[in-house]
Amino acid sequence: MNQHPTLAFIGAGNMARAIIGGLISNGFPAAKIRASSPTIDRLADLKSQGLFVTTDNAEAMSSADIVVLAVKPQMLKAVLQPLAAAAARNKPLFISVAAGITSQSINKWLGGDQAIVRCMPNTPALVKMGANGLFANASVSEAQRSQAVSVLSATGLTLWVEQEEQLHAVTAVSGSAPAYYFLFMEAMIAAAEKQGLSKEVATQLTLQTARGAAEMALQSDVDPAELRRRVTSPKGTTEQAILSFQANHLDRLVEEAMQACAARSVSMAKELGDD
Ligand SMILES: NC(=O)C1=CN([C@@H]2O[C@H](COP(=O)(O)OP(=O)(O)OC[C@H]3O[C@@H](n4cnc5c(N)ncnc54)[C@H](OP(=O)(O)O)[C@@H]3O)[C@@H](O)[C@H]2O)C=CC1
Ligand SMILES: O=C(O)[C@@H]1CCC=N1
Repeated sequence: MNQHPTLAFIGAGNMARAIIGGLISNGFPAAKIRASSPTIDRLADLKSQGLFVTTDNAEAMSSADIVVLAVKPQMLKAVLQPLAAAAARNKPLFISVAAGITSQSINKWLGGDQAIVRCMPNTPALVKMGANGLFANASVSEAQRSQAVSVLSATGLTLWVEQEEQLHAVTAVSGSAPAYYFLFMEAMIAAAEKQGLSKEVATQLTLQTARGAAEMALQSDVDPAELRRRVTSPKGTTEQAILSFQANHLDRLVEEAMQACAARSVSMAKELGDD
């Protein structure tokens, strides 16, 4: 990025902080980032990193090039409606990371005719290992699409989807998915402790193995199934673990979990949206 746009984060919680952290560690100037949320004390650490912070959402977004909407989906309508006049004046690019809520609802709450990119990010953005799925509404220009990619790719992989509905699946496979891996790590650490390892050794080996498997799969020219077969010696140890997972229908468990996740994204859009 040669010329950095001015970014305003409306909402400065877990997801906003992960994106902000990724951007700053990638060289994005803190002075070009603003953040707003209702409690000034909770913004002190961002201020000490050089961000402009405020409790006034309209002040945060005034003359910003990009406004990142990072409040809970339940809050979005109440947060956006008072910003409609400023949106009509400034015409920034809005990037919403809110799960479920459609660009149509967001556009309506902002008074209409707004350029909106919906992004489903995930918290590994903090360590520049995020995975972002993006969808742009019809008002987003080519230059704004490039601007969105340029900002978000500083936090990790950034891919467009053709249809907005596909963001439900993106939420299931990447937005929510760090939690699945953390849950799996928790279970592995607990099981290794039961087998006699200390918590520290169990944790270090679990995390390094997760990192190694992901890095190897990323660098490999064969798919994860083949990499699994290469670990699994006939009549060896791995085979017993894999047979146990299969007997307990791991694939069905994963499919059901991801369906439940995507279904919640659909139902949140209906409950909280204005389509
Ligand atoms: N967490 C994740 O892994 C992911 C989250 N998302 C999406 O990101 C969004 C934020 O989630 P997350 O960061 O987890 O939630 P958090 O609760 O951590 O953050 C929400 C932020 O919004 C602030 N806020 C509350 N009310 C207002 C208001 N009226 N005006 C401005 N800011 C306000 C909160 O301030 P305060 O704390 O002071 O109340 C807080 O800083 C959600 O829409 C979620 O769907 C998307 C992908 C992944
Ligand atoms: O759990 C949630 O609703 C948010 C959206 C994706 C990840 N966290």
